[in-house]
Amino acid sequence: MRADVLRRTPLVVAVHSLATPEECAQLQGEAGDLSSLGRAHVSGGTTSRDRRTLSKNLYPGETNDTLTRLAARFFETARQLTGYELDGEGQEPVNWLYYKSGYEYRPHCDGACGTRSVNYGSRVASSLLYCAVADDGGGTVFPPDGLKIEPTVGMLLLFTYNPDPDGLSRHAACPVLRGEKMTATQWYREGVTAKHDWEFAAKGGRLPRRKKQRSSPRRKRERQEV
Ligand SMILES: O=C(O)CCC(=O)C(=O)O
Ligand SMILES: [Fe+2]
Repeated sequence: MRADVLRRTPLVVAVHSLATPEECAQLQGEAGDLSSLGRAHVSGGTTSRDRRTLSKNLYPGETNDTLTRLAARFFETARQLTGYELDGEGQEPVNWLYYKSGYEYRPHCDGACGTRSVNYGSRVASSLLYCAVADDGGGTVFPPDGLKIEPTVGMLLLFTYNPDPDGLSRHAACPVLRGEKMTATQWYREGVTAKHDWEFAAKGGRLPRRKKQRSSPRRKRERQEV
């Protein structure tokens, strides 16, 4: 697997071929009929004015389906590249996004932008797996510094925002001009577990601190490299 660091702080990294085209097709099949998709909603239940996409939550489970296998891969990759304490349990579902021609996702922040430190249990990073890419348009951009990503099928774009004092993690999906685009978004929260899950954290519940794992030299080195 090849990864390109596109920005060091806050981190933006493109992991090439995280999923195969076959896995992407299977995931699309598991996401179901496009008619089952609704107007995009944000976690509070209100329709986001920032989005013009269709979306659906997908819930990784115990079974060995593609969604569950890919979600485990998202977390393994995110742990290695960020050094955050990320437990795969108790996290938000995967958000499947479908963009037709003309659809876009205007500039927004997934969690906090412009802060030095977020509360334990809040979102600290996001990743997008591109499963279908537009023939024209549909790139992901970070307007504050003009970073632009041209997606390819199976690429995972991972970015962090704890800390992000200058708000550089603000991002947008450019309008799809031709063709269609499909992505699977995963948001990552530090400190959530099966017992104290993301909904508990989102309601302002206090999460118990986990014992700090002692960093092995290898983990330290990985953190410095990205
Ligand atoms: O589809 C994209 O390029 C961006 C999606 C996004 O920003 C999100 O799901 O939060
Ligand atoms: Fe986003």
